[in-house]
Amino acid sequence: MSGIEQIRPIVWTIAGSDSGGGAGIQADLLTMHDLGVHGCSAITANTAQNTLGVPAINVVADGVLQSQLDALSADLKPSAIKIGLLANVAQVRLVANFLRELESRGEAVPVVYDPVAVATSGAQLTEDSTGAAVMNELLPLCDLITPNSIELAWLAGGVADCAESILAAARKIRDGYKSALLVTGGHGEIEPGTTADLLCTGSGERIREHWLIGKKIETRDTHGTGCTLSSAIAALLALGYPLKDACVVANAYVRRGLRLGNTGHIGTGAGPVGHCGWPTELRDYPEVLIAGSERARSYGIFDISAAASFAAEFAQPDTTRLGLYPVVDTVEWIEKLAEEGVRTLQLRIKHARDDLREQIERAVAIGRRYDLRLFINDHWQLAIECGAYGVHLGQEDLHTADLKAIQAAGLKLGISTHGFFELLYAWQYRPSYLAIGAIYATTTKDMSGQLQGPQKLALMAALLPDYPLVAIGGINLQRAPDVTASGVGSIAVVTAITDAPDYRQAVAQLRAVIE
Ligand SMILES: Cc1ncc(COP(=O)(O)OP(=O)(O)O)c(N)n1
Ligand SMILES: Cc1nc(C(=O)O)sc1CCOP(=O)(O)O
Ligand SMILES: [Mg+2]
Repeated sequence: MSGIEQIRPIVWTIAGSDSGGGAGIQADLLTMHDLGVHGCSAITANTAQNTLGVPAINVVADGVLQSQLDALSADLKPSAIKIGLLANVAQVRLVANFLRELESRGEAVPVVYDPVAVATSGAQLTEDSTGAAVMNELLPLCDLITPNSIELAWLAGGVADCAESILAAARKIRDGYKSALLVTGGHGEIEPGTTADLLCTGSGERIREHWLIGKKIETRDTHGTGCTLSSAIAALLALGYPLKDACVVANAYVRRGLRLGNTGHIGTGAGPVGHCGWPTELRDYPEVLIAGSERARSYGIFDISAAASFAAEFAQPDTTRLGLYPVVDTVEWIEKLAEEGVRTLQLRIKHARDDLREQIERAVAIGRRYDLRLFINDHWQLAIECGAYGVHLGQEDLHTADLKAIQAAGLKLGISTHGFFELLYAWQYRPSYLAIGAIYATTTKDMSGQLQGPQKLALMAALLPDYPLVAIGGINLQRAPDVTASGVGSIAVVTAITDAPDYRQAVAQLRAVIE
């Protein structure tokens, strides 16, 4: 399975050329091609470079840079822009002006800026004075910046050499600018044998900080990792991936390139990172650190109240293929569907009445009678008290529910996810199943902005081939074959059953496709 789409969106890279073919424009175009977008380039400097170092940075004249941007904008409208090396203040201003013009014409697109100040080889690539211009003129126009810890310190001032100082420097930048940050950690180890990138979104009270952790990959061939990461993110944004999803998939793309690149024969120094196609294996994806986990202590985000209710490794269901999984809002539906032979069911009561406990008790009793895998949505305390088979929780619920209590009571736990980031986040809890949605538009609930489609579903399902996975959202009999082809062992539906003219027939037909 590849991540390549049918139509190739256009992505620009405004960056330096690396004569050695390992970083800069060359790495960007390889990455963009690999991920299924068409890359265009505007060159800021012709660096004389090989795997050993950077003997010269031949900055192009302002007019040369401007003419490339003008030619592109006349014909090749971008869906996203990646900015890399800007060699001096004039270039920063020129690019900032250009982005402002795009904005004023209503043509703004996501902008990812990799502040290339220092090459992996240690070479200084940009004039010192550009830092202030970047902060004042460019950052306000960027959606994401991807500094390494050295570049972070260069932008924020001070040092950024441990978890706490990286967090502090990132917060300083976040407080002043709308741009999100992905601080890459390939240069240092907070925990021995690991690398950790810090992803910061939101600001002030609503700042969200996530460490993305991976096992360190022992290789000398790391040249171009920063360029590859930022251009992969731009490519994924152009393909419609939300920012956090783009960041974790791009992280995996780079890690796959480091693992499989095998470029040691290229040059005598640090060879280029590989460009090895869509990351299909979970081992290349980062672990998303949970603030309630013990490990979070080393990374400066440990939250004692989250730790009080955090738990991982929930009881597994008797099968990884949960089959047809109707989600219904009354006990009567539970009974009718159990009579039709459905084994996995969810009671999802959104408008609780005074008799909520009684309803859950009745549903649990029916569950016992028919040997159902009956999940209770949201109401985890009552589910525990009534001895339900399991609980289904959304991502937000993970911060409020007492997961320790759910686990101690032996209940199964299903967790909702919407995209790659949430899938990796929920995976840290090792729940009984992971639900992926919304696959298609649905009238049951507002899922706009969170639609996955069957192709992305298949890419996510491929990461966890032997795990209980459930697809949900807008699935009906016509769509069910495309959904099952993704490899998930279960399909959850509401209206395909509750609004069907003949629910018995709907159950039989859906089961025939799914089970
Ligand atoms: C199987 C399954 N998947 C996803 C959901 C959605 O759960 P959640 O995100 O908690 O949203 P609400 O259902 O509470 O609106 C689900 N219920 N079941
Ligand atoms: C309850 C729910 N959760 C979703 C998610 O993506 O988390 S989609 C959804 C609605 C599913 O209803 P229908 O089968 O009628 O489309
Ligand atoms: Mg819920």
